[in-house]
Amino acid sequence: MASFEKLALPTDGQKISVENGKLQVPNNPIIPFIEGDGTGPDIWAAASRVLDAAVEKAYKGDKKIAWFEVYAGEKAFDKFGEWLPNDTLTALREYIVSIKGPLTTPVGGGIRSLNVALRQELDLYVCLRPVRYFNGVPSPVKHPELVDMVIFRENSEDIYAGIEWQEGTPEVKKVIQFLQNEMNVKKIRFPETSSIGIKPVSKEGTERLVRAAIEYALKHKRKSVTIVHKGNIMKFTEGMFKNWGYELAEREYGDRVFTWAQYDRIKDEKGAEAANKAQADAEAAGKIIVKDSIADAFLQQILTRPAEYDVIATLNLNGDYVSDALAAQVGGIGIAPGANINYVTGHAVFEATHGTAPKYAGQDKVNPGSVLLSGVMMLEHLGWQEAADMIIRSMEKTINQKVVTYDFARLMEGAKEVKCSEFATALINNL
Ligand SMILES: NC(=O)C1=CN([C@@H]2O[C@H](COP(=O)(O)OP(=O)(O)OC[C@H]3O[C@@H](n4cnc5c(N)ncnc54)[C@H](OP(=O)(O)O)[C@@H]3O)[C@@H](O)[C@H]2O)C=CC1
Ligand SMILES: O=C(O)CCC(=O)C(=O)O
Ligand SMILES: [Mg+2]
Repeated sequence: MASFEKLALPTDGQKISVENGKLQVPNNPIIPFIEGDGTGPDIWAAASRVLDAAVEKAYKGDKKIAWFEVYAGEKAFDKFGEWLPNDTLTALREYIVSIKGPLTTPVGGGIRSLNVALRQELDLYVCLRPVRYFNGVPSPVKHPELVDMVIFRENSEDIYAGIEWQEGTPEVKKVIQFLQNEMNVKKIRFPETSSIGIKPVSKEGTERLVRAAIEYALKHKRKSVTIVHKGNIMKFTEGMFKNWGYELAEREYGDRVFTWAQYDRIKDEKGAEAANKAQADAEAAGKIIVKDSIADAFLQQILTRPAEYDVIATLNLNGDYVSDALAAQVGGIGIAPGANINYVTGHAVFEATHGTAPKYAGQDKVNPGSVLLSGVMMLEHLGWQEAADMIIRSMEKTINQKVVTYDFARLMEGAKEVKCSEFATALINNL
């Protein structure tokens, strides 16, 4: 059992463990939380009240979360002079399942992302972001109800690895000289004033992400997995992500899937009609169709033909863009949940899709829906489905009563705009 120098462990909870690959959840699990920066304290205070009330109501006191505050970001720096204390990482490792608010990352200099650091430290290789529509939520598109996608964003590689050198430094000069002299690179347009970034994408990293997406699709009886990439331009990183994804699908999932790589082979051998028939037969047999889409085309097709997409497997940067874009289609990132997961170790850090929304910090104003729905994903992960369902139903009911925070109120006719904390109270009353 780890000991913590600076953290106060709750006195009444028990540890979640993993046995034979399965999560063992006591009735009063200790769950670490990071409140977050900016609007983090507002949304966390609201969301945790709703989570506690739903658990209490669903299990009549038999189950209860023992919250364990751990620190990262500005609160950690103010308290301990460190942005991401070791105690925090130890707690997240030891207690397996945790939840966090958003943390600030400065642009262009200063500390690197603590959010990304947490994912890397715990090797949380999947960023899982389901995007669905809640009836009554205002949306900028005509048919938001056609959006029902689950994004599997690769969370450990790509340019998020943070391997980059700044213009003008001796390091970047060395890298550029190496590229020019040893690798015969002639295409750096302005070598004297370039910064350089490196984008690692591996076979292992791709395979574990695509495997998780296909497993999810099979378990939840989804129709397709779309590999989203920019492989026409980045041939050996994003292009290989696509190729490795198809190979993994065919090798490990055999006749439970039908891939567009198979489609192309049948087409080359027997023509388009035979390939179309093979795909139609696979669909009729309930096989998962594994297909791919180039990222720019994908971003327009999620607007024009969202019903054609289901589970999405993509790289880190594409996944970041796609998750905010899709969230906007169903009403904004105020209600877009997420989780960072390692399916092998069982570690999971639940986390809203949005950031710290600093201009609203401390105003008790923003929508707590995103971190709350991340908490709902956490309850489902714990197997506490009844409490999770209760919150979803309450969310639907409250939105239908048009009791909403500013982000929805500004787009809704006849809405009653409430504060972040008041929205939580309305949700609790509707449980
Ligand atoms: N995982 C994490 O912790 C993340 C952290 N960040 C960090 O957050 C900081 C701010 O990033 P920024 O680019 O401004 O993006 P944000 O997601 O913080 O905010 C952008 C806009 O999204 C809307 N929004 C965000 N949260 C909510 C909410 N809870 N309810 C309603 N609307 C919301 C607001 O829109 P409007 O102005 O229209 O009201 C807001 O101005 C940066 O330091 C960034 O690095 C960013 C993303 C993820
Ligand atoms: O870490 C950050 O500051 C931003 C991360 C982000 O945008 C995301 O994970 O969606
Ligand atoms: Mg983002």
